[in-house]
Amino acid sequence: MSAVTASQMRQLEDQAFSRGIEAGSLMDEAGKGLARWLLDHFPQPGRAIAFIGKGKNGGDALVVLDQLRRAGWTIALRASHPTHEWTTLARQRLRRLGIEPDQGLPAGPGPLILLDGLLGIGARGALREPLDALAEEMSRLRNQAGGIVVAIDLPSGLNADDGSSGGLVADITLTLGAPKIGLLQDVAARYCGRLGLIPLAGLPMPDQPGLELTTPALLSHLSTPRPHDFHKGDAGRVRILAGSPGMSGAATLASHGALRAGAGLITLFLDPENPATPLPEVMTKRLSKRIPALFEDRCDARVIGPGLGRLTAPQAEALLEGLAQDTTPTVLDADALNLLAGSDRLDLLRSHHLITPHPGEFARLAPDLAGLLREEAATRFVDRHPCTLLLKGTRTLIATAGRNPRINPTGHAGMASGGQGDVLSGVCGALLAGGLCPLDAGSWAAWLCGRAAERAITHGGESEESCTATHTIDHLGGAFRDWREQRR
Ligand SMILES: NC(=O)C1=CN([C@@H]2O[C@H](COP(=O)(O)OP(=O)(O)OC[C@H]3O[C@@H](n4cnc5c(N)ncnc54)[C@H](O)[C@@H]3O)[C@@H](O)[C@H]2O)[C@@H](O)CC1
Ligand SMILES: [K+]
Repeated sequence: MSAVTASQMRQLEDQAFSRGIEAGSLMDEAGKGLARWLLDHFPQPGRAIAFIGKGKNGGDALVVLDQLRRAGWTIALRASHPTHEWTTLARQRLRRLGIEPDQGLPAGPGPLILLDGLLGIGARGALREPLDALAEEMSRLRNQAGGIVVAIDLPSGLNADDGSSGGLVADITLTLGAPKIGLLQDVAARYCGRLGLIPLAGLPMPDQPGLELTTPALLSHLSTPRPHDFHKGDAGRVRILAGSPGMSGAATLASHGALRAGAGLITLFLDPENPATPLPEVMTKRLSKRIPALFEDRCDARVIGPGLGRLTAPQAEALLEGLAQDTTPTVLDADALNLLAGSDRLDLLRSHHLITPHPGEFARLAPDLAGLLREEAATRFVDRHPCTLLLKGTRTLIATAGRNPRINPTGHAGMASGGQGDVLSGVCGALLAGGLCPLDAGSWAAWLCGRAAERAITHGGESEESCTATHTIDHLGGAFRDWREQRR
């Protein structure tokens, strides 16, 4: 499923209504799905204030409040308009809830959620009175009282089609039925925060070309239970060339990422001077001057590049030669990409390569594309080079020629720290070794690492500031479980 405009969404809703689906039952389905997402995301009950306008977006928020209260949360309500101006559906949900709008701040422990139900796809233009006063209150509580703004469908004031906004900044945006195109635009990232998709069974979406969101509901085929007689050969053998004396941790993090993402056997090739101390489960080989050793034995996937530093000229030549001959699925990261760019050998890129540049490395690979919007840059790159590109950034993009590009919704600003990319490369390697194609391996690895980093905060007591790449590794298990249980 790919993203839709506001008017496409309206058409899909109208089609559902003409099939006999009722708007009220869609609203209840939406509200329950939103609440389930929040209860999964925030394991401890807390406080929730809904800020509602007079449309159906506000009605959704009232259903969420009802569900959260049943789960032990303390709730409160702010409304922009007197109830006689609301839609009938919202008035009915208020009667069910049995509370009145007030000004108080709900007391008690746990997270403070600020539910943005001011405007959804019915928005026209920038936020106007009296809604903008409530948006300001949300921003104040976010900045001064640690409130977490959760936008329903889209952040109020954001244009659903082009992503422009002068409105509210949300920490989480939970979009209903299908992602709205505006939410996926580069310019919208800082207004939307973490994206989540709440599927609506009453509103099935057609497949169409365009940007897709990676979610467990859309890509459930990526994870199937292991057969009981599974053995380590089935799990896949990964060979990693990473790290250097000044960046020994990159080798450790990449190999631990691969290990904790399910690889059966991992061999880490290390520079003899590298003091890295990988886990005992990881086999190590000293590389000496002989890069070809990396390519000698058969394996199911290779990871080349994290923290590799500058190779000697003979080593660089041997590595390029090995890449030219090899057909094993391979993750190329960091200094392996710098080597390709510096030696002008992008012609070596093939369909079994998953390349994982950050924006700086991408600019070295394709200086002429670096200034473009991310989706366009990624799409043009894979049209030129027959590989899969995982372009890191606030919203990691995964693209390969002939397929819809995918955007990753998980993760947070606390992942902007050294080592997270090394872990990602190892996770990609393990998933490639497990038999996934580069597009699926890259999409799932980005989702899992982002989700693990989120769990480090919501389940592990970390903050955006304290979260490290090691925390990401520690929480990979919970991220796999979340995917299998189709949460988020
Ligand atoms: N249509 C459906 O069947 C479903 C709709 N759902 C929800 O309903 C939302 C759409 O509901 P509505 O169509 O009622 O529209 P909204 O709830 O987005 O709001 C429309 C109201 O806001 C006012 N308004 C518009 N632009 C404004 C601005 N810039 N400043 C101040 N006020 C403004 C309008 O006068 C109108 O009264 C979706 O985003 C979604 O949250 C969900 O319940 C799922 C099902
Ligand atoms: K909203």
